[in-house]
Amino acid sequence: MTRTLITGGLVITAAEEMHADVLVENGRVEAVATPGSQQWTADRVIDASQKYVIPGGVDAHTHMELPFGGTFASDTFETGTKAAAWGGTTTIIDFAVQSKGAALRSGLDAWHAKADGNCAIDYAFHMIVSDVNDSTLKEMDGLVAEGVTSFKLFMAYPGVFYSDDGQILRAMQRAGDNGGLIMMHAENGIAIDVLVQQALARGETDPRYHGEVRKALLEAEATHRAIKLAQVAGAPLYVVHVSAQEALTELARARHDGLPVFGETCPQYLFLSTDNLAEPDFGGAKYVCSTPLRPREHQAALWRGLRTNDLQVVSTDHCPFCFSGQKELGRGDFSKIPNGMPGVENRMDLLHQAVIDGHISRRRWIEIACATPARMFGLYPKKGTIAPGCDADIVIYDPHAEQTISAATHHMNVDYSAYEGTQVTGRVETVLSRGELVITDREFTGHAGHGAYTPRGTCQYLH
Ligand SMILES: NC(=O)NCCC(=O)O
Ligand SMILES: [Zn+2]
Ligand SMILES: [Zn+2]
Repeated sequence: MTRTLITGGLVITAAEEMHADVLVENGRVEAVATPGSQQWTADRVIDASQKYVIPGGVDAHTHMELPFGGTFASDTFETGTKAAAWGGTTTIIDFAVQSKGAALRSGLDAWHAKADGNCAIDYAFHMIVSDVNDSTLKEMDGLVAEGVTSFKLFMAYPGVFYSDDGQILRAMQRAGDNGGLIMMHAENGIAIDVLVQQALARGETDPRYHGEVRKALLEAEATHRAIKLAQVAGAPLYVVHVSAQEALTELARARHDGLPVFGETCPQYLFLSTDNLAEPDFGGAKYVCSTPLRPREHQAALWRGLRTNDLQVVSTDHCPFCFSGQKELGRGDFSKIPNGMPGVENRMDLLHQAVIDGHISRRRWIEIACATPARMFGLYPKKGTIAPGCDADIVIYDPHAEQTISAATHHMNVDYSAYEGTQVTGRVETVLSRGELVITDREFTGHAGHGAYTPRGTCQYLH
């Protein structure tokens, strides 16, 4: 296999920054050394001077081809993983879905079939459990043993993915025993559905009402309840897509009390707000996701949470639906707008912009986008860092390039950008996935099928 030498860049990991040369062989990092200190020969030399050399991003929350609201998320594993690579992400963890009444196994098999042979970068799976019962609880043990070590439960979406408190407690008890990690969509869906019906009855049908009925207090209440249920079960908890300051307060309190509780937020909650949901001519539908966008005041709390480590991970919750024909299903009734937003291509750049804006440090950027998601979901140090022995998933990042985010230039299979017109400094230049060039000087040089399924260990923050 090709031996690659990356010279002269600033290597940034969660732990340190150093000017170094990186030698890649057989898909792995062979060595990292002071520039010019070694007489290495290589088949290929990449000059990274004036550039950053960073670990490929690990996006721990994507939904390629997710069935939702009578349609499917518009990125396939092929289009979505190519777009991820363009944006400097080299591993995704997608959610396999259990259909109600079916076994976890058949959901997982279906997701393997969608992804197998189609991915441009490596991928793994979490499992959405929509039917907690004796047999699915037993199946969870087998999944943990084979590398699907995390399970998403929903306190929202009654009748679809929803689990009641008893089911949640039982799944948490099981995860506490088998080493799995429960990921919680924390919103009080029963109360929200009442508010949805009341809003529609008042004729409040526009997208902005999606944000009004999905109240911050109902995210906080569910977060609090999930924490208490996890505490009773003696299990760790990871709360996904935290958007409300009040929910973050619940997480911070639990962590202060020493509980193994973790939180993720997403770029949309850091950069967008209810102002977007209120865009005219049904434009707000582009920003309908759950948990919903919040008033701008919440952003400062989320940034603070990322700095203080009350939030540990930024994932995208990439779940794109085209405006035309998909988001439009909810014209006249916001509750029929498919929930989800595109973003897998934008995360690394938006978080680099946050470095420039002073919200986070460079190392924290790599920590929340690469190292911690890898550790949280049992992929470290194979993924998430640059060190001898780890997979050579490496991004050469130009921190000075200027770009304007736009649907006209992005690679996600969706007809709008949630960040249309946003100017950011910094851009992915070259991407290696296990030593193979996937993006070369801003040309796609990878192929669908290169990406390998990657079984995971258990959460590395617990032992
Ligand atoms: N987040 C969202 O709106 N759609 C994807 C499903 C989920 O993560 O709840
Ligand atoms: Zn969710
Ligand atoms: Zn999601």
